[in-house]
Amino acid sequence: MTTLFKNIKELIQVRTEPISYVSGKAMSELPTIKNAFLMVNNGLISDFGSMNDCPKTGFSEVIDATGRMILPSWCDSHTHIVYAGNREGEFVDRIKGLSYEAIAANGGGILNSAKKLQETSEEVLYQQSKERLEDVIQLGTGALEIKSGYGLTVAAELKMLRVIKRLKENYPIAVKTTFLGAHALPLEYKENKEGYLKLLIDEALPKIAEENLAEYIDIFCETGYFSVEDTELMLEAGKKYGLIPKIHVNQFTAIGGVQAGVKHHALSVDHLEVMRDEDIEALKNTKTMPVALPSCSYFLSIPYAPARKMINAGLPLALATDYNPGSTPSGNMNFVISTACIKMKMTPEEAINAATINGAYAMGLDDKVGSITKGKQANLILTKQINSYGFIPYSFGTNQIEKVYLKGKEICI
Ligand SMILES: N=CN[C@@H](CCC(=O)O)C(=O)O
Ligand SMILES: [Zn+2]
Repeated sequence: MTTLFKNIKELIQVRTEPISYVSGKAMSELPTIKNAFLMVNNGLISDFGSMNDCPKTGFSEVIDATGRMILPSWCDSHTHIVYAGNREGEFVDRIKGLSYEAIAANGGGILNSAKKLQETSEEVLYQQSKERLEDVIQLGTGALEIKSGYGLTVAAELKMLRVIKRLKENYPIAVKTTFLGAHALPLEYKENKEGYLKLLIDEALPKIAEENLAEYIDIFCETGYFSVEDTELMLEAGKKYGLIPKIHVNQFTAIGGVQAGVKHHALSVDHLEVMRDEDIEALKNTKTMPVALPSCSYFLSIPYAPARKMINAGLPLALATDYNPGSTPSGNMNFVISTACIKMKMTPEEAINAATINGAYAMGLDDKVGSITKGKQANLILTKQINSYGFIPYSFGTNQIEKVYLKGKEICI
């Protein structure tokens, strides 16, 4: 099956030569072709160019995109979309003045979600999670990473990971899986952190490897959660089973997590709301992608990651949602790029690069998605009639997507 998209007002994020990611000044370059065609063969991008060179034959279906733009689907490299129930009660508590930290210290927060998840069957968890996945696909996400970390027992962590595996098998979207057993300390281990980490290392990791349930390992490296030492221990343990680090660091405090990530060749370090100069320095000339999560800053009213400082220092930056029940109950990448422009002073070009090719790199999918490149999956956003791509972040809160395609097929859920 070969599909020709013709008369595309502007084809965005065109990379004739494959690239892994863009950094620094290059983030402000977003290559496009105006009045373009795009050919998709068996789910993969097979050709593209100016309408002047548009093939006249060799396709079985034609889609006329007059007045509309096409860009690669969003690549959301940091989500927790598998969770049970919600934390609307805590949302209201925060409106009334309690802090996110105080709620967590009183047994709410991650522990609240873990209790709910432990009491929820695998089937119900799957049904709740699949609705969220379908929602984000309609919002233009074409690849995403999903973490465990709301189980906090071996059985419940495995339940989460099996749900992720089922989502991966049942939907045409690219999914990468991360084991985040060290997300918070369960109550039973309140005085025995070593015991909990030992449980994760000796019991959870071997089972995860046996069932091939994860590609990445994560830990919440933060004051009051897990230390740099704990982080190094978990990353070393994960490495023995072939799990690559992608870690939560510098959300509330900077304690050296970025350096630990770099030392252990983390694919990404995520959050980064609090960045010291030495943390920015540590990321220079490494293969570790910094990932900012602006919707989390928005929802919790905490600082935004200093995007300008990082990009001006020559670093790359990816943007992701952090979709989770506590700090970011939204998986809308369109809102993420708007917020990155409005609050973090990223230009539309930088934000689109951060949400496509750099996001793809941050989950090890840069050879498959994230740009209009021959051989990549045809995961595409067809916009409504808009005058420029900058209109997408500008018109925040308004859906500018007309259709989404995964592996070349229109997705109607
Ligand atoms: N910060 C750690 N973990 C999640 C939120 C956890 C929660 O509140 O449920 C995050 O990335 O923001
Ligand atoms: Zn997170």
